[in-house]
Formats: sequence, C-alpha cells, structure tokens
Amino acid sequence: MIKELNAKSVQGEITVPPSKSYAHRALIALALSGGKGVVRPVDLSMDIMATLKCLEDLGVDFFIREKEVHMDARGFGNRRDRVLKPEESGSTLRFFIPITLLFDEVYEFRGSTNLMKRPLTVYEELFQELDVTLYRDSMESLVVKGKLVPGHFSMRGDVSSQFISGMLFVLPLLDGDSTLTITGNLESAGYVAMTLRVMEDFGVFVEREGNTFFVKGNQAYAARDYEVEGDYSQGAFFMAAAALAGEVDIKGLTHDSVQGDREIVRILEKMGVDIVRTENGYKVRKSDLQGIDAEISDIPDLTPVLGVLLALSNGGGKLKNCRRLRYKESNRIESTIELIRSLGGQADLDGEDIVIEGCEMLRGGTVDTYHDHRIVMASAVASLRCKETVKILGYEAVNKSYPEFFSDFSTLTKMEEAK
Ligand SMILES: O=C(O)C1=C[C@@H](OP(=O)(O)O)[C@@H](O)[C@H](O)C1
Ligand SMILES: C=C(OP(=O)(O)O)C(=O)O
Repeated sequence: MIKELNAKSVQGEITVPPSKSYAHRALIALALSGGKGVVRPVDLSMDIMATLKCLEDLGVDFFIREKEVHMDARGFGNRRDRVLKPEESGSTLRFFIPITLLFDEVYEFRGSTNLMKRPLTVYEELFQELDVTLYRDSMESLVVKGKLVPGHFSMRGDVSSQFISGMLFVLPLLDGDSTLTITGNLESAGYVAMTLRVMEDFGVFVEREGNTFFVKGNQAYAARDYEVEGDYSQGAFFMAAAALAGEVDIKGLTHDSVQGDREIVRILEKMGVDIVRTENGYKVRKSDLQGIDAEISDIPDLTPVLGVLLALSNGGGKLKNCRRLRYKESNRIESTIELIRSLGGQADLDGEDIVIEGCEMLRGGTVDTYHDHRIVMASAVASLRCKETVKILGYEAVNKSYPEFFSDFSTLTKMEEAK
C-alpha cells in the first residue's frame, strides 16, 4: 500500500505511545509470576500481540480493555499449543526460546521469513554446550527441545542484546545459582538495563560485576500491576519532525528513563536543536541543524531517523558502527542509505559507517521501505523537508510497532492541511 505525504510543517502536541520494549518485558515478567495483574498502557502493535499470543499458547489467560492487558497467569506452563508464533518480532522469538526451556518439552517457533533469517547464532553456540537442541526445521520453522539447568554460561554480546535479556529472564527461576558472562562488547546495552529494571520491579534481582551477571536461583517474580512508560524510540520521530519543520510538545516521556534511545535528546542537543524539558516530556522547535558523527551500536533503532536528520543538517556526518543493522526488519544499512538517496540526498557506506551529506531541502520521491516500520516513520519525517511529494511504499509495515503512527502524525500536520 502507498501513502503520499505533502505537508511541510508540524505544530501541536503529541503523547508518545507506551514503550514496546517495556511492554514485552512487563507482560513476560507478569506471566513468569504465575499470578494476576494489569499492564497498562499497552499499544496493541503486531509485536506486542505476538508476545501476548505466545503467552496464551503457554497457558496464560488475558483480556484487553482499552489499552490495558488484564492477565491471569495461573495457568502459565500448561501448554496449549506447541507451536509458538512470534510473527516479525525479534524480541518475542529471542525472549521465548529460553522460556520454553523451563519445561523440558518440544516447542516449535514459526515466524515470518525475515524473522527466521535474523541470527540465532548466540543461542546455537550456547546450546551446543548444553543438553538443549535447537534446529531449523524449514525456512519458517525452528524446533527447540530441552531443559535449562543452572550453570556458568558464556554468550557473545555483539550480535543482539535480546539473547542476553532472554537468558536473564529465566535464570532466576532455575533451582540453583548461575553466572552469565558476556564476551566481546555488550552492544544495545540499554536494553539489558531495561530487562534488569523490569525484573527488579517484579522482585527479581541480578548482580553484575563487569561483564558477568550473578544470578541467584529459586527466585520468584511477584505479580503486580505495571505502568508502562512512554517510548523514546517512537518519540524520536516526533522530536526529529519538530526539529526539521515546526514546534511540537512531546508528552509522556520519563526524563530519567533507562531506555537507551533516550540518547536522542543528547544527540539533538549536540546538533544544536532547541529542545526544552517539560514536566513530562520535551518541547522541540525548528532549528538549524549542525552535522555530527554519532555512534549507533547501542541505539540501532534510531538509525533511520538520525540518517534523515543528518541529510538535512549543515555539513552532514557519520552514523558509526552500523554492522548489526544488517539483522533488523530490513538490512537497515541498505534501507537507510536508499531512503536518503531516493529522496535526492547523498549517503554511502564506508566500512561499517554510513556517511551522509547534508542539504537544506531534499527533492522528494518514492521510498521502498522493505517492510521496515522504522524506515516508514523516518520517511514520513523526511517528507516535511522535501520539495515534492513523498510516496511511501508498504507503509502498513508501521503496524509492527506503532499502528496509530499516521493518525498521530496527521494531527501535527492538520493545521497546514486546513489552510
Ligand atoms: O530488547 C529489546 O527490546 C530490543 C533490543 C534491540 O535489539 P538488539 O539488541 O538486537 O540491537 C532493539 O533493536 C529492538 O528493537 C528491541
Ligand atoms: C528491531 C526491532 O524489533 P525486534 O528486534 O523486536 O523485531 C525494532 O523494533 O526496530
């Protein structure tokens, strides 16, 4: 499906959706408690629905009212279906593989073709050392069998932090103490911090010394109601839209959040953007953007929108250390470069860095989004500073994380459309 965008300015206020990453974690922690509680607010994106469906197939009951998930996890572990369907969600797949290893049964994971192509090497390497089998049955299917026992585990930290989060969720439930040592750099580190924060919120504690996590066994998640904070990864699109083309009061963001993508605030400040803290968010105004080099190995989800900002900055800059972006919903190195080029800008790959030239206005044109929700949203932001119409191919990919994105975006452009 194609979306055409013509608006050239944004104005008004917006409340960002609740964090997808926090919601995955809170729903899982509540399920692992085996008790009852409410998680709110939850945006019913495809990724979150995939996590809920997997929980349901593991015996969890829930109903959804407005944006609240009312869960009864007393049946957790009473398997209803041996086939779990993470759809497109990397977090869901990589968090649920260790969860199924609590049960010593055979589970099959069936996801989208793209999801099943994303790496599982870290689990493959880890399970070779353990009495756990993981094999690909077909292009869309993966079989997992075995039971985790406490021990000393070692995992690479430079493929995806989701493997580490997945193991951290379940190690405290084993009947003995474990250690988990990360080899290489821990990238996307903010997401591991978020996992540990949610675990603590549910009464489960892990100690860390350098790159080793010490996990006491026989802990229990305590059921509770949970408030999900606003999403910096999504808020970043509105901050960028305002910095490029207007003034927006962005609400629903916690200033001291552990979300790694809170880094967008520091990056915008470095670029010279007029960004002011408000009681529950930020007010951002159109500014002349200075080009910068930004290290993105900890903040991969910000890459497409940072690419757009640099393409419209004085002097441009580099997005450094993009290696892992190849393994997202699209190859985000290629799709980010192509997004900028198809709108008339200049971007190239230099080693593992994306080098982007800056300009005042882009031309406009048609963007192929490669089914990547973050390329869709970044294209919408770029359209505000394009001379011609922007056509976004496959814009429905946005449903993966933010089904209401275009209706929210249009509330900010409506003053202009009303003229
Ligand atoms: O744990 C999470 O919630 C996520 C971790 C990140 O993945 P990587 O650790 O693979 O970079 C991020 O890109 C993804 O959108 C969400
Ligand atoms: C990469 C993403 O999510 P996941 O890895 O959970 O599919 C994302 O939301 O950009």
